[in-house]
Amino acid sequence: MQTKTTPGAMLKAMREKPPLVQCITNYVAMNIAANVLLAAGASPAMVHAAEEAGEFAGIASALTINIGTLSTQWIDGMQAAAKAATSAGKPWVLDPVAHYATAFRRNAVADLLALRPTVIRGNASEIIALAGGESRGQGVDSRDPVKQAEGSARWLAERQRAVVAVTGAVDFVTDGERAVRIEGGSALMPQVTALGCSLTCLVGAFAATAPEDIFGATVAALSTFAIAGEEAALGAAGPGSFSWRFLDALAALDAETLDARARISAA
Ligand SMILES: Nc1ncnc2c1ncn2[C@@H]1O[C@H](COP(=O)(O)OP(=O)(O)OP(=O)(O)O)[C@@H](O)[C@H]1O
Ligand SMILES: Cc1ncsc1CCO
Ligand SMILES: [Mg+2]
Repeated sequence: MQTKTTPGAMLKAMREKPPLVQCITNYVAMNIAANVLLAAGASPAMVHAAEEAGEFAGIASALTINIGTLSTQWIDGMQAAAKAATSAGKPWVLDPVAHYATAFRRNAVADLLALRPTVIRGNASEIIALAGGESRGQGVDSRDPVKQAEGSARWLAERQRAVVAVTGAVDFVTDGERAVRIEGGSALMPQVTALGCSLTCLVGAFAATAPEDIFGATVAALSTFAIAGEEAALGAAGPGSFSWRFLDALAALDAETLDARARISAA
């Protein structure tokens, strides 16, 4: 059996057998998230309608749910897909975009958390608020440092029995027992909309490839973004050129480079 113990090995395995990933994401993110998955080597499908989302979760290898542009009909699709994924034992990832902003979002996220996401990925303000803390988030944008969210992430991981990933200048991942920090990326990343949403979909792709190691898969996805982001920033004049350079850097990133450059440390 092939060993998938490093981010590079997981990236290689994903490209050898591209997983079908059902992404329920927002209108802003749909295009870039699908392109990110294709560049990384996965097969994205943006399927959210209540009439088919549950059925589709039966054929996909992983599911991701992002509440960025929420509506009642979308919630029905999210619920159906999450129930189908959980009952089939397939990994699913929750991205609680700006859940602290309105009662509608708060309630939707509470209901989704009850359906036991395998991974929760958010920015620092979102993770702090999920743990009941005072977050300074402004709409979808984080206004808190990741360091401030580390305790919240550990608490949330234990309570939900999920892997929790907090992204920002230095990312943090924990399953409640283990924890790591991942350095890299670029300050241009939060200047391009929906890169975090795209990363959530990529976490789903890695989780589909290595369902036996969800913590490792999450770290691999974040490390992939960190190194592709660093590479893309080298020649970027601003967020516009960064955006297309990022897709090129993702597609060009190979397993050896990823493993040689990833900066992952125990936290
Ligand atoms: N200041 C920074 N320096 C380096 N990398 C960063 C920085 N801020 C964010 N990133 C990286 O950007 C990616 C997206 O994370 P971010 O925290 O911006 O998500 P988000 O707030 O959910 O984004 P969005 O809601 O726009 O999709 C991650 O790979 C993260 O590591
Ligand atoms: C800008 C924006 N608004 C709702 S979702 C989204 C994408 C970044 O989260
Ligand atoms: Mg976000």
